Amino acid sequence: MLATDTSSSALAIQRDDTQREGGLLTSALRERAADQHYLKLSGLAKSFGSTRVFSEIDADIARGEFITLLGPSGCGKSTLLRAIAGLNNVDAGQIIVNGHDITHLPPQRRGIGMVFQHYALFPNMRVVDNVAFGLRMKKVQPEERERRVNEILRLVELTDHAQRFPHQLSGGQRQRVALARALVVEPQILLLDEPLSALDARIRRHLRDQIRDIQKSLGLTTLFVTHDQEEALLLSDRIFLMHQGRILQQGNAEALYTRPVDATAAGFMGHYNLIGRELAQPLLGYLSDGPRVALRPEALYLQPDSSLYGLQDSQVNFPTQALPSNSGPACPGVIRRHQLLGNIVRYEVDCQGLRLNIDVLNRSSRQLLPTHLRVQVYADLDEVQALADIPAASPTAKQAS
Ligand SMILES: Nc1ncnc2c1ncn2[C@@H]1O[C@H](COP(=O)(O)OP(=O)(O)OP(=O)(O)O)[C@@H](O)[C@H]1O
Repeated sequence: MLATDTSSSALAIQRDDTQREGGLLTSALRERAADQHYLKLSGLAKSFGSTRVFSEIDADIARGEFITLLGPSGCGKSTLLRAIAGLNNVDAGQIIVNGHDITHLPPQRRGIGMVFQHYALFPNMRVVDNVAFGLRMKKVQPEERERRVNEILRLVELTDHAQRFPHQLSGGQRQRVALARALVVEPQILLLDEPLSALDARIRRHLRDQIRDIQKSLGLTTLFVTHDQEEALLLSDRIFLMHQGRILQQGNAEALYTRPVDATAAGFMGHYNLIGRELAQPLLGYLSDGPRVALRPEALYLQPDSSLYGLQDSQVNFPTQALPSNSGPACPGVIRRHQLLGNIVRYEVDCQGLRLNIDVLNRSSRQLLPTHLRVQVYADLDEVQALADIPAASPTAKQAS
């Protein structure tokens, strides 16, 4: 009896433990699932009068994710960001943060920090007071306020400038004050509307890296607006490519760059060569399945046409690229011009009626191929993508895995 009692109580304890573990497990799983849908946008739409700015915006953003809204000027990026912040209302749809519907809350009750393209600092306040402003509004006690302001100024590396006025700061420093001001109130979500566009290239790169480091260290869910592809590719966990008020494609940098969903996405990302089916034949050696094919500039190869100059001018020593193992037939062409893009030289080549962009590593200025040079062009057949001609504004966003 005793033995039975002992074993049954042991069983009871065991079952209790299992239930507790099961409970912990389900709550952990539930938390993880909630983290995956931390910010949920569903069916958002907005018009100004008869101008539709965006519609059918659906997205799930995980806690701590860095999302970039990328797209051409006027596609609705800023208005969407402002709608999430509560600075614009929406005509339809819902904005859910961590399970709470914030669609109709006023901006100050959304727990969202925002940094704009123009710093919007108070000109008559020192840095320290600009940063402390939000905490004052929230009636945070002076000691706590001082501690948090100092901590955040250290994070944006502005401790030494705390007593300066905005006009005594550079553009990059002012933007860091704006960032500190948004961060000090510990927002649930950070929105950045082209915060780097007023800065010169060097400061821009530095602040870009700093923003990403801070965002990662705080695990802060962030939406960043830009129309700069390179910035989007470098910074983001995922990119939402917007076009005419819709999300045309969502995915990570690699997916957006190498697997555009249609000709519009390919035209915006990666400087693709978009070639009609018939015109592609001389380059590929076959007629493609889709009405168009897309080839990235680095998937095309250039070789000077040695039969034309080799024997006549022994001084000429043009470099040749190693061809890919699966290359198409040689297609004769003529170099029209080139652009120097840092490590890359982008040649524009006229190739039997096709205008092609071809990227070649910029090893040395001595290796530049001159304008009017006749060349042979090859395509890496493994990199050819057949594109369906989808209407420019497709009705739903396509997920690229
Ligand atoms: N308050 C407003 N009233 C009327 N139309 C507006 C208003 N705000 C924006 N728009 C229009 O909405 C469209 C989208 O503007 P939005 O600023 O969101 O685009 P964007 O993608 O951020 O562009 P950019 O990169 O140039 O800042 C534009 O056609 C713009 O003219």
